[in-house]
Amino acid sequence: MEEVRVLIVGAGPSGLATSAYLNHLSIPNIVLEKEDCYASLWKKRAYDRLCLHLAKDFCSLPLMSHSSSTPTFMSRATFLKYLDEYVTKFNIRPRYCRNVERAWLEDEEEDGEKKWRVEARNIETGEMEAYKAEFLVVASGENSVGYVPEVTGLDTFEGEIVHSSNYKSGRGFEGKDVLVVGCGNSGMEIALDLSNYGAQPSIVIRNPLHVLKREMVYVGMLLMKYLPVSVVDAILVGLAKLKFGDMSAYGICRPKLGPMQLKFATGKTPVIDVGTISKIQDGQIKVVPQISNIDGETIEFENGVRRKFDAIVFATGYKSSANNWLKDYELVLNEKGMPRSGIPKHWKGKKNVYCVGLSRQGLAGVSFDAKAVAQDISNNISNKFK
Ligand SMILES: Cc1cc2nc3c(=O)[nH]c(=O)nc-3n(C[C@H](O)[C@H](O)[C@H](O)COP(=O)(O)OP(=O)(O)OC[C@H]3O[C@@H](n4cnc5c(N)ncnc54)[C@H](O)[C@@H]3O)c2cc1C
Ligand SMILES: NC(=O)C1=CN([C@@H]2O[C@H](COP(=O)(O)OP(=O)(O)OC[C@H]3O[C@@H](n4cnc5c(N)ncnc54)[C@H](OP(=O)(O)O)[C@@H]3O)[C@@H](O)[C@H]2O)C=CC1
Ligand SMILES: O=C(O)C(=O)Cc1c[nH]c2ccccc12
Repeated sequence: MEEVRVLIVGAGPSGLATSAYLNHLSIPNIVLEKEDCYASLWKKRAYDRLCLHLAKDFCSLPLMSHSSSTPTFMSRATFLKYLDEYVTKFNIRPRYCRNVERAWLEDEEEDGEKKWRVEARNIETGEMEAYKAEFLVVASGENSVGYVPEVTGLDTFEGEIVHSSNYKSGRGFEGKDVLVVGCGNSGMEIALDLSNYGAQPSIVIRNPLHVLKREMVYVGMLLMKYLPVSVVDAILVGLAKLKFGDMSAYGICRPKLGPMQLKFATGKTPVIDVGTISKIQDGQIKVVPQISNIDGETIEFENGVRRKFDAIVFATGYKSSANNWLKDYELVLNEKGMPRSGIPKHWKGKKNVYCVGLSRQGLAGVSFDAKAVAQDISNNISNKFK
């Protein structure tokens, strides 16, 4: 059994940022990561052509901004280089290949204080390791496991089925009819990538969505410092109408709530167009309604149309998996493994458990949470000695 002040589960940007801030405050902490590297989502589970959609001002972790020579919109490789420098600068040493399988609040200690017990499987040795901590930080990610919806007849589908987290590029899909299910940022960019590689993609769009350009979002983020969000949204929708026009003929309608208000209220990110819309408008990418059922290689849609496909890419989003290992999850999370409390106090649970990076606000949200959590832990420790 190893004792530590703070135990952090996950070495993605959230775990790294929390550890960095705790190190800065000289608070001992251990980071446990199930993969053999940090930022595994960015290194192993993202498609090749991924670039950050937000400007660098909104993509830094606490205590270290991007250098002035970094371009406004970074590639994944540049972001990973930043993380390399971050880990070195703050001397963060995650323990890799440690899959946290169980964490719970231990019964009363002799001094009357409960502590967190954490059990992690060392994937290399197969042994279970035990830890005891005063504070527990959930940093296992809101994009932890790929979500695939239930579809009637999916088990009969004869072609390839892949979730967006396992999609790298359109190589191998040349000349194929591919159905992309889901029109978030992953689905829209994967449809474009497939088309660029010579596949014939179709994309399922079942609900209204906002489409913006990354420059519009950048301007919107800056304007939000000075203007109410409803005004910023009106400007963004105006710009989007100028740029893309009315897209209802292609099955794309705008939601009633503006893009920024929707993001804050529900976490639903506007689609940041990287070239998909013009391919939809010129027919290289087809929009289709929701699937009603699958029978062998034939997929039937809710408008009654039936078509054959060679492959399906599910870009249907992700789920948090924290509830699988965090037994006392209700102290901080709901049944879906997401924060119980709304923004801005979502990061603080009861009994010294916290969460970082589960507010669906991207890297800016990660940074906010990590700082808040580390400072709260620091206050908690110093109050004890008052
Ligand atoms: C394709 C894609 C692109 C994105 N692009 C952007 C972007 O450009 N800008 C932006 O702001 N946001 C983006 N996001 C959102 C992204 O989730 C966050 O930016 C960021 O990665 C969140 O960091 P995190 O540390 O909270 O989660 P993650 O990066 O998911 O890291 C969590 C870590 O915890 C580990 N872990 C999970 N369970 C356990 C366990 N039981 N035991 C031990 N370790 C565990 C995982 O292996 C993982 O390494 C993107 C998301 C996706 C899916
Ligand atoms: N470069 C970047 O910065 C990128 C950032 N990201 C971010 O990563 C996060 C995850 O994105 P993403 O992977 O796109 O996931 P999202 O959760 O954002 O999108 C999931 C999509 O799947 C659709 N969907 C879900 N269930 C079904 C179903 N049963 N049938 C049909 N459609 C369905 C949703 O539609 P509906 O709205 O109708 O539910 C939605 O369009 C987001 O925050 C995103 O912005 C992702 C890629 C690139
Ligand atoms: O890329 C994402 O999914 C993000 O969550 C980043 C993000 C945070 N706030 C936003 C507002 C508009 C567009 C993207 C984001």
